[in-house]
Amino acid sequence: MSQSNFSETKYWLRTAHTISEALPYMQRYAGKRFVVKYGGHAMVDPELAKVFAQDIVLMKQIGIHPIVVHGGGPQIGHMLDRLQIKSDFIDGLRVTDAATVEVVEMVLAGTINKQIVAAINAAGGSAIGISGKDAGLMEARRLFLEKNGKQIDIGLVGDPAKVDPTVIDLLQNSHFIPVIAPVAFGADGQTYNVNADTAAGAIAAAAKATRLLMLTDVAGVLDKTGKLIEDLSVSQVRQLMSDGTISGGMIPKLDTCVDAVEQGVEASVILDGRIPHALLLEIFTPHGLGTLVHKG
Ligand SMILES: Nc1ncnc2c1ncn2[C@@H]1O[C@H](COP(=O)(O)OP(=O)(O)O)[C@@H](O)[C@H]1O
Ligand SMILES: CC(=O)N[C@@H](CCC(=O)OP(=O)(O)O)C(=O)O
Repeated sequence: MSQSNFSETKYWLRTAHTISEALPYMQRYAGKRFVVKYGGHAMVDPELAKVFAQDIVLMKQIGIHPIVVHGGGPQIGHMLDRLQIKSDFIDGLRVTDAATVEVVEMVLAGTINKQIVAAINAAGGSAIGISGKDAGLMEARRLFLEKNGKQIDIGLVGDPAKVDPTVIDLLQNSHFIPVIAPVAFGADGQTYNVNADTAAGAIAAAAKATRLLMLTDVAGVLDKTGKLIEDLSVSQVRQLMSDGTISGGMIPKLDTCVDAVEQGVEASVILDGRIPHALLLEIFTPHGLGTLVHKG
């Protein structure tokens, strides 16, 4: 065998070994539902977006049922700027008036949702884009923030009150991949803007998902020295919140992870969406990636 043939064979043997290492995970997760919160870099970088779509199609191909719930905060921000509509955030939530919610729905359920659907379909999958309004998937109630004993009104921001997963069951039984925009309806007839992490958590719980995977722009939850924490129980999350290790945008993210595991999701994972194939590495390799939150 020539030297180049020998190195080529070694390369393919390594690849075969990697594929065979994935077998126990494929067996464990076949038939299970995984909710994937898609956002951050993974969504705005075209190459990462393509790889993400391929990973989703691969999951479906081997028998996992992915349910994609996407964000789009920065894209909403750009459109609001173009339309010269001012936008503020309180505690990570966008203050949403009637004009803003129109733009939120247009960008999330229109542009972004269809881009993701197109990417998954281009990778050989069959994705269907819906929002929380479709088939009564997500009913929201108006969310009021509490600050210093006072209620703060942030407009048409919704908290999921009821999730009816019937449409998810139907799509799954027809081999479609649901791609969900976090816009919901209210019993009062209003359209509500729901934070995408919160929507993903509520959908994961109602759809009895095995995993909630949240793609973000950091390696995972970091300790006070900046080192990645690979594993957290609910009580450890509470401890890190009270000692200030976890702050800012990581608070609602971890609240969502904790709520999901307390409502029956086996584990939630915060994953680095900047890494190509972050989903495959997390699901199918022994070392995993990011921070796994479990009940403890
Ligand atoms: N302990 C921590 N570990 C990692 N990130 C943290 C931590 N505490 C606060 N953060 C902040 O949380 C941010 C992630 O939340 P966010 O920006 O809302 O994510 P996304 O836009 O993906 O929803 C990080 O960029 C970081 O600034
Ligand atoms: C109420 C609220 O803040 N809604 C978010 C919905 C989109 C979102 O959550 O997108 P990311 O995951 O990219 O942040 C917003 O208007 O930006």
